[in-house]
Amino acid sequence: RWIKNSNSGQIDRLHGAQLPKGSWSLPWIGESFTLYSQGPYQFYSQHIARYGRTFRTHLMGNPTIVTSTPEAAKFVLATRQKSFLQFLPPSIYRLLNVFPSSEEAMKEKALKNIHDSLHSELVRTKVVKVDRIARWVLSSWDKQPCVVTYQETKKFAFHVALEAVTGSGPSPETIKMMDDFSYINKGMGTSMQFNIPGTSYHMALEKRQQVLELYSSMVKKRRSEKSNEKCSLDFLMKLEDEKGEKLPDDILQSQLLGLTFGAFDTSAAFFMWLLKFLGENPQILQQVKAEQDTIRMGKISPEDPLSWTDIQNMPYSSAVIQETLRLASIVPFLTRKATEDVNYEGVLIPKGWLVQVCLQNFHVSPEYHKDPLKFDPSRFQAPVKPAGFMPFGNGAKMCPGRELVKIEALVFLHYLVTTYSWESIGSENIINYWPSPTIKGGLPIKVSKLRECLI
Ligand code: HEM
Repeated sequence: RWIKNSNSGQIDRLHGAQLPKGSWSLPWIGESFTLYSQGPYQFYSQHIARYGRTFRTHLMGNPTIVTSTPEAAKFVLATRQKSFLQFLPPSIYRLLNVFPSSEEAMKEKALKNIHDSLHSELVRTKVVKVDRIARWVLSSWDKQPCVVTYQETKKFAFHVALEAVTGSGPSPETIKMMDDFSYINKGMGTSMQFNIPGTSYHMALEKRQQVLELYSSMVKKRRSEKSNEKCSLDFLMKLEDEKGEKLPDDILQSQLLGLTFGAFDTSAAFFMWLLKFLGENPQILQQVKAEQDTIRMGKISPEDPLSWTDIQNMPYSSAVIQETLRLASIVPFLTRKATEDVNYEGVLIPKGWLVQVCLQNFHVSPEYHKDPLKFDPSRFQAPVKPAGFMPFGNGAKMCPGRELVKIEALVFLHYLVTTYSWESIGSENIINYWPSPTIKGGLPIKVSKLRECLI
């Protein structure tokens, strides 16, 4: 196949690059439904076994190259990131409505401000707030005959996200907002994304409107108050275009929605897996508890909150968190669209095609991790960090919330293991993959209280 080499401007065979092996399946639909119904791990593993680590298929109405090595991931997400644009299916784009396509320059600026607002220096100042939210959520657990873990981790993740994004603390309105958000997540996770009354997708679009109204009142409130603590909204409100115009309110609100969405379901799923893996590995749980008990016993008063210094003194718990991120692979794959023909080590990625980078498949591959399905935090204690570990992506779009989410996980873990012991009740082994991988039934547990003092 002769194609134009966009770099040299000459006609050549893009250095002999060729399309990889693969299958197209049905026209237009391609293999989207198979991916959806099987879940990414099974779908990609089967294809990799058949065609190798790079193959072609047809997903979301687009011809697609799928690749699943850390080297290819770095190439697509970082080294050649300018040749690949982030891709969201139109139905998801409509729900998040991240930015009108006419406002490309403003979009870049807004994204930069969002990254700045979650910078590690700033995020470290939020430990006390995260601490308060963790205690608030966990304090009701012993009063519940059955704690549905995923429901509770959603409450925690949502309220930390909202605090970081808008500076708003928990209230009856934020609980309602969280419920509305759950419908948006559900609409995002359905395979039938058509705006037909009665469908989850239609409901999600309706709830989106209600959520935007709540953001509108949060924006008004934030404008009227003078706070020394900075949240993402403050950074977005500062933004001006070249004519000195501020971001219009409707765009501002949808930015807040997109940001909260990115933070909410991913983190809630992650904390649920943390509990699952610890529950299944009592010896590892004991080591975490010993580390966290030492920190609690070092406090002058048993009610004292955690500090940034405490967070830095949790090396074993941090390794547990890394291992959870590896094994759970909360974001199993990332999708991009090629803006030009690209040759990646002899594989042709034609302009306009999608590229899907499967992070999960190298996270759990024996080629990159010894005994990959074993939950073993010690691999993150070794001086040489494991290769093939990118839970937050790579390159310029690497998750800006990664520092915050690690702090959240450590604070949550601290109060969990120092306050309760727990046993799983009737946990299922079926995984719901969309929008984030979680256990069907939400991992119900029964807790026993070890000590007072959550609030
Ligand atoms: C366990 C929890 C989380 C995981 C696994 C996760 C994972 C990711 C990944 C893989 C990306 C890269 C997307 C891409 O390259 O296309 C990303 C982007 C992003 N994440 Fe997270 N994330 C988590 C939590 C959070 C939190 C707590 C926040 C905010 C408070 C956040 C905000 C964002 C934003 C704004 C982006 C887009 C960055 C950009 O486009 O430049 N995430 N996340």
